[in-house]
Amino acid sequence: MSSVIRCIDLGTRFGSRWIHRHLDLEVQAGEILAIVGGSGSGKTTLLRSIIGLNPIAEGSIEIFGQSLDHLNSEAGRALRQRWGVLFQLGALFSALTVFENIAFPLREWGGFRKEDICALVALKLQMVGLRPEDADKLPAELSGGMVKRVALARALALDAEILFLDEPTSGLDPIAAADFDQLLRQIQADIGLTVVMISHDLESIAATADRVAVLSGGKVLSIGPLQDVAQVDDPYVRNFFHGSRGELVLQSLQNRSATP
Ligand SMILES: Nc1ncnc2c1ncn2[C@@H]1O[C@H](COP(=O)(O)OP(=O)(O)OP(=O)(O)O)[C@@H](O)[C@H]1O
Repeated sequence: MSSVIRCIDLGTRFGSRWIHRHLDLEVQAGEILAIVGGSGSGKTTLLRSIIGLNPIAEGSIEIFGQSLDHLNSEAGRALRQRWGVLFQLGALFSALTVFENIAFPLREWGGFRKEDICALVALKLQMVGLRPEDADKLPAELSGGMVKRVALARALALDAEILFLDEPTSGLDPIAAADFDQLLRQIQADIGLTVVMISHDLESIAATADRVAVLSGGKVLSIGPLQDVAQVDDPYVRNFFHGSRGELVLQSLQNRSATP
């Protein structure tokens, strides 16, 4: 497998306070990587740095072998078009319909004919499991799960190859969260998407992630399959993976892998 994202000896800071130092991370093509870590461990800052929203102080970040820092604005725009982002509070534009929300990046990017935009929006709606008649609804008329689906369709509107998600299941009830996990896994398998997802939801991570990276002390403390990472001797890991809910999730994972 080839890596699509590489953070090499990365350092980030706000003023004199370092958030990451000597951080190395590789994301493989076509995997779903979950990033976990305690509150304030720098998960969102790492994601924002990868997509160029946060300046880096040391080291480098390459996406598809290219560094945003070394690209002119046109090449940077072309590279940015290859990923989509769904932020935790990435609310939809409340005054715009579902159709207009999904069409937004297509219009912003430019060059699409009106009929192409209609066809692409219809395709993305179908991809995220929404009905054609949902296109005319306003965000206020949607359930929480539907809002996430529209946001996902918008993030994938330009045929993103990488999807960045910040706590995608937060605010969803367990059934809507499980539906979203299943949808994510299905889309990832259908189009070979690479997904980098920040999550505090262990059930969601167990249902979707191929690998888990634990951030601690400004670095990647451990990275690998969930069962391996859960064995690391670290206070955050013990608390996150081995609380009563964590043990249940690990147990059901074990049962799943033991079933022929
Ligand atoms: N724009 C900013 N200016 C100054 N400090 C910031 C800024 N953004 C984040 N920080 C600080 O950087 C640290 C890491 O924040 P970050 O949001 O990346 O953590 P996180 O792991 O995503 O946390 P959480 O799980 O609580 O969302 C925190 O101490 C935060 O207060």
